[in-house]
Amino acid sequence: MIQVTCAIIIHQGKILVAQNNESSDHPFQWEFPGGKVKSDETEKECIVREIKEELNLTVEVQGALTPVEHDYQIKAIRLIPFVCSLVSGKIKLNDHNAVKWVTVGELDELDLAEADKMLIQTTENRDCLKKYAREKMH
Ligand SMILES: Nc1nc2c([nH]c(=O)n2[C@H]2C[C@H](O)[C@@H](COP(=O)(O)OP(=O)(O)OP(=O)(O)O)O2)c(=O)[nH]1
Repeated sequence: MIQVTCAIIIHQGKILVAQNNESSDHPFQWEFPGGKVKSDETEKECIVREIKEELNLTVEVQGALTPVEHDYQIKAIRLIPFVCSLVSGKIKLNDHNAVKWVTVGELDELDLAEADKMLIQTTENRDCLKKYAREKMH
């Protein structure tokens, strides 16, 4: 099972989603940016590193949601989500086609990668996300 972290970056009540490029595992689908955990780092170190590498943003971890496991047949992943706030940086697309800021409700209309869909569909994660977007990071 591949351990993959992802960042749910919330800023002014909206969430950043990123569109995969054509040569990725899930071309043109949307995802929460992140990547595979290396053996010499913690999950939190991983997500901060990945967001810097992929988007040139410095983020701070505010909390964690409940991970999901998904078997894509060619690989199985455990997707480990962290809720993050923005610290600094101007977005540079080093890996993705595009990014956009959406509300929690708008996530349902996106063509998200399967694991990400599962992630936002559990009541627990959804309620937690809404709370962050509304109260803590507006
Ligand atoms: N980053 C990320 N990957 C996801 C998400 N959902 C999902 O199914 N995945 C899958 C896509 C990839 O198969 C895998 C993550 O690999 P990756 O290619 O993003 O990781 P990485 O940057 O560390 O990869 P690498 O090129 O260094 O090998 O997990 C998601 O929300 N974020």
